[in-house]
Amino acid sequence: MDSSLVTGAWREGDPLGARKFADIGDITLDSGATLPDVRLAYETWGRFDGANAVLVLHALTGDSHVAGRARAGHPTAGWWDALVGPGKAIDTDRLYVVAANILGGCQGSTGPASRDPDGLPWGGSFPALTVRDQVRAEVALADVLGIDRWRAVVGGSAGGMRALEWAIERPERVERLFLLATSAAASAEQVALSATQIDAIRADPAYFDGDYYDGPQGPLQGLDLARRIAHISYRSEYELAERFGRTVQDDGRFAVESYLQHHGAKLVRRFDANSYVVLSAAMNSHDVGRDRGGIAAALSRITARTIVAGIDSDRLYPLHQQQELADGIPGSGSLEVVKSDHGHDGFLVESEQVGELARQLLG
Ligand SMILES: CC(=O)SCCNC(=O)CCNC(=O)[C@H](O)C(C)(C)COP(=O)(O)OP(=O)(O)OC[C@H]1O[C@@H](n2cnc3c(N)ncnc32)[C@H](O)[C@@H]1OP(=O)(O)O
Ligand SMILES: N[C@@H](CCO)C(=O)O
Repeated sequence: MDSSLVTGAWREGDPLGARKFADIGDITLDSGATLPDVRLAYETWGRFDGANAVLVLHALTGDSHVAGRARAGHPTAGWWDALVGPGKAIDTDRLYVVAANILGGCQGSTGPASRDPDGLPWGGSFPALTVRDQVRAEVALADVLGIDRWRAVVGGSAGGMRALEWAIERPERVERLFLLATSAAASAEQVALSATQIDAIRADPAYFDGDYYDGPQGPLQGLDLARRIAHISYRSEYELAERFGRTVQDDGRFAVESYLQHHGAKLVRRFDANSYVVLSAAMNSHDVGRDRGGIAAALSRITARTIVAGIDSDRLYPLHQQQELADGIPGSGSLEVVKSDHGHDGFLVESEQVGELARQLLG
């Protein structure tokens, strides 16, 4: 790796939106295990003035490329391009935006495909992670970057889980909080869906208990299937009916079937199945109330000015979950409802409504 990419704090002349890496040392996990020599990949936009840093936390299969063009090694534009950039709702002319690839991920941060202390890929022996472990790594990154306090921490879905953990565990470091389409604890249905997706990967004969990196291919069919199951839950019943109905394509597939296959195939090209397993299991561990006297006690620790938003057609993270957050967080206003036909993915698609809420929080 180009050592100039291994950085600490932002420096004059840093390329904007270029991926950098921070070596944050060992992380002690909730399980008691130690994950050695952890590295997080991250990107930044804007200039740090000591008090203008905003942490944007991606969801399950996102990464640090929140904003910016497609580039070598990253075939898509930023996943929140509509919201993050000069003059946009999260205005990089004013704010210093930081986004890291999640611990356990596969876009540059330490994860199952990284080398273990013996120099071999971790594979199936990569330790189980919790959302709190992932935030512990992000706290270490903030320390490396010299960011004592975030102007705001922002996250949707699994990103919202980490944003919550930040605000509960480090309230003094989070001035404002934006929670989107997330929950205080993974519900039975969320656990059920993720557990089934994990099993789809494990059932693939090419999985080899996670030790597939030296084989011809990994559990691509399992990952594809997992993504298709997930994607159904990311969109609304109404949308699928309106867009696809019972239409059958010329190739004999239902249009909706073809659509899901398209999304499955796309993920397989950019994501590692072991990371999918580790990150899905981490989401299933999510419960802000664990060892804190329950959800209400945990939420009462948050001091940040908070906006909680949900999507009216989200069947995966239904509105009552965000209502619980808005009711329980002392500095939250009433629940904001984003109107969308797109279900859970509304937090990625409805940039105008989500952007307006971000402006309210950051303005
Ligand atoms: C914070 C984070 O989580 S970052 C991760 C975000 N990215 C992802 O999750 C990647 C998966 N993608 C998605 O979830 C969604 O595409 C979003 C949220 C990014 C965008 O949603 P939308 O703009 O509504 O896209 P939509 O769901 O309509 O999908 C469009 C794709 O389906 C394809 N498609 C539509 N109908 C069909 C069909 N019948 N057969 C095959 N493909 C189809 C389109 O060609 C298009 O392909 P492309 O994305 O390769 O250009
Ligand atoms: N499309 C999002 C949904 C999960 O919240 C992702 O893949 O991360």
